Amino acid sequence: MEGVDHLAHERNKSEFDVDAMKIVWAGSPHAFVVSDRISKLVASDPGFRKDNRSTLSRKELFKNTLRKAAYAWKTIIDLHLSEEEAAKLRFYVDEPAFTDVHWGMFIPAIKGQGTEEQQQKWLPLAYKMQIIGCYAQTELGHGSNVQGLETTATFDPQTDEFIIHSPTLTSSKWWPGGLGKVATHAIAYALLIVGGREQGVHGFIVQLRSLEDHSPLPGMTVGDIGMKFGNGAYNAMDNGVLRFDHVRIPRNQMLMRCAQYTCLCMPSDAKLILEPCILIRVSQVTCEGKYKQSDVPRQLVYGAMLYVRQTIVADASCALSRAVCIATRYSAVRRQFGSQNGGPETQVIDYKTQQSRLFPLLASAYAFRFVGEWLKWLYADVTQRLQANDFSTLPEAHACTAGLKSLTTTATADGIEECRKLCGGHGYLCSSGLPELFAVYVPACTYEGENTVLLLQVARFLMKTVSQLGSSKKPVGTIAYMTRVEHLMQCRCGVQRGFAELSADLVEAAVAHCQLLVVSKFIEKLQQEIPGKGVKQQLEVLCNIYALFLLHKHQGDFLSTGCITPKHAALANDELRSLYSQVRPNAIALVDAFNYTDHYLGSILGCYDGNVYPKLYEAAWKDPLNESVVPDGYHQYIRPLLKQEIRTARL
Ligand SMILES: CCCCCCCCC/C=C/C(=O)SCCNC(=O)CCNC(=O)[C@H](O)C(C)(C)COP(=O)(O)OP(=O)(O)OC[C@H]1O[C@@H](n2cnc3c(N)ncnc32)[C@H](O)[C@@H]1OP(=O)(O)O
Ligand SMILES: Cc1cc2nc3c(=O)[nH]c(=O)nc-3n(C[C@H](O)[C@H](O)[C@H](O)COP(=O)(O)OP(=O)(O)OC[C@H]3O[C@@H](n4cnc5c(N)ncnc54)[C@H](O)[C@@H]3O)c2cc1C
Repeated sequence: MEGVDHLAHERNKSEFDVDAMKIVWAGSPHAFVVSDRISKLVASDPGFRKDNRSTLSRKELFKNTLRKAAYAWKTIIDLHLSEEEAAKLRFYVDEPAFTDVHWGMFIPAIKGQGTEEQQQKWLPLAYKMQIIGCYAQTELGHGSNVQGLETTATFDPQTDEFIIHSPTLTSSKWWPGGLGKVATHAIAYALLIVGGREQGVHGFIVQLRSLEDHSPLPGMTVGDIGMKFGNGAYNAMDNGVLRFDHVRIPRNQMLMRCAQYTCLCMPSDAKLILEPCILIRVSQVTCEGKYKQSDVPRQLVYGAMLYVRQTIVADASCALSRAVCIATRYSAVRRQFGSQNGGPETQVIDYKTQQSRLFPLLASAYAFRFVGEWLKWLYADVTQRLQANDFSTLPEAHACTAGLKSLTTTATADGIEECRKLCGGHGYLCSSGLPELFAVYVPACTYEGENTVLLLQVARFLMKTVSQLGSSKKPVGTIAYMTRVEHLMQCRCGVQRGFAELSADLVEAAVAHCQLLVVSKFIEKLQQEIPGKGVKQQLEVLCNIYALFLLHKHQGDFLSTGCITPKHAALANDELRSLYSQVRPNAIALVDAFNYTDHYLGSILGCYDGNVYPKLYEAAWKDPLNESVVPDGYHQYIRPLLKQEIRTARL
């Protein structure tokens, strides 16, 4: 019945203060208040409904996304929402759209790569959405290999311009979100050519479409790349294709934070002011087209990817927690087998197999939340150091963002699929919310750095650390533990053999390094003051589940390296079962702590009141296929079949 909480009996079992846990999950009392208010605002506004998405054609889905983006922007303006509130509103609207890339990549790239002048010129336009940006790096022929990008940006000293060109089919920009139909501007990454010499890949601000009538500017061939995986909402995103035909842009539209191109013969206003605080020595291009590499690590050009990767880790905890919330609530509602003397059947959440599949994912959602909080701090710290020309922690920041992005997105994509399976047949219904969540989420394993490619970066960082062990340079920070692998230096066999030959093993070592990071940051979180009755105890249980589940899953490695004995492995397994029993009475409260509205969850199986079956049944009749009792096509195809008239039917 409506209004009845079918999960009340579960909520009454809770042994901790759920409201206090909601604040832990949100990050602070302030963050909780903002999230709670904005999520309810979105949920209560029919303009943000999303339950009809699966019935829309791609063009309807896309146009509806434009409507929602415009409606969200109007809401932000009308309600005078802060930047924090606006970001929360876009999050709870939960619609993959060009705004993700505009706010999530285009603006951060200008903030991270643009000079003071360039920021002053472009950011106000972007913040007011008077321009809409995309991040055009990937090409048809290259995505992972950024240095292999073929788009060219040739400096013309006669006109003080760059000529942006797509010299080959494979140099076509391909995939950038928002590019296909919406973006007016792009940050296009291209191979800089000065005086006939290639100077590496740099970012350039390029206007794509008229701000008057939205038509592509001369020299631009631009469109959408077509339907993507599943019928999911990611098809609302216009990932695009773009070819440049000798497009000219002013020299001051090259993102210059990492380099300065000063034409000594040019008037002083042609001189692009460097971010003075960031430079040791600037790169210069004279009128004769001479370029000198700056002291600033060229990888600062990749800064936007560092930023987005750390946001993707936080996003993984959100996506996984959504799936776990759905699967946990449904596992408490669903009963199957086990009826004693005509009594109720057993809740599937009481089966040890269900617990052993579900509770490690619940623990992972919390683990990723906390490592994401730490990674946000690490990114802010490295950004501050860069301002002071301190590049010392940049390699570690790159390894951590790359590795944790890879680890958490792989675990989350696999976890969402596992949650679908944990819900049995009903998990395969769109109304469960899980198929779409999976379809929208899985590209996270590929975009912003293909996960294996990123793990290879971590492996390279680890091997470089090992190679320095014999030197005076002691490992610090997240690799301090590696002093304990000094023996690798003695045998040297592990270091000398080819990186490529051992890359599959090194990727596993990179995963292990990142898992250690997640566990250690969870433990550090528990060392903080955590208010609320029973809250810290619950988090300790989840931390132990996360760590012991990994030990159990990889016990072969631990046993073969002598890190643990078979007895340790058995004890870990026994302890896991005991920990699952401790979570069981608190499971519903632990997912209630995510504080997701039914609107945001978008799932009948995960609805707060657990009133699943009446809602499933009601939803079925809303499907367009049920608009007529006798389906379209009966008379043309089915009736001839049934009446054995098929030979004469006009098919
Ligand atoms: C939720 C919100 C969603 C927000 C919205 C998100 C929606 C999704 C939008 C998706 C957007 C995209 O996909 S945008 C496109 C994303 N594309 C990518 O991520 C491309 C991935 N590829 C790369 O990053 C690079 O090609 C990489 C694999 C690192 C190789 O680069 P290079 O060849 O230039 O460098 P290498 O030779 O490997 O390494 C040279 C040295 O540079 C260092 N290095 C490499 N990258 C570095 C970096 N980023 N920062 C610092 N240092 C770096 C290495 O550690 C080496 O150090 P030493 O060892 O000391 O020499
Ligand atoms: C939904 C979605 C949105 C996107 N949005 C954007 C965007 O807004 N802007 C943008 O610029 N790009 C975007 N991209 C593109 C994305 O960044 C690239 O697809 C991604 O970086 C992977 O590159 P790739 O496609 O070249 O993969 P590849 O590198 O071709 O990967 C193919 C296989 O090769 C393997 N491989 C590659 N190199 C190595 C190596 N050195 N050693 C071992 N194995 C290797 C990989 O592990 C993988 O298994 C988006 C992609 C998707 C799917």
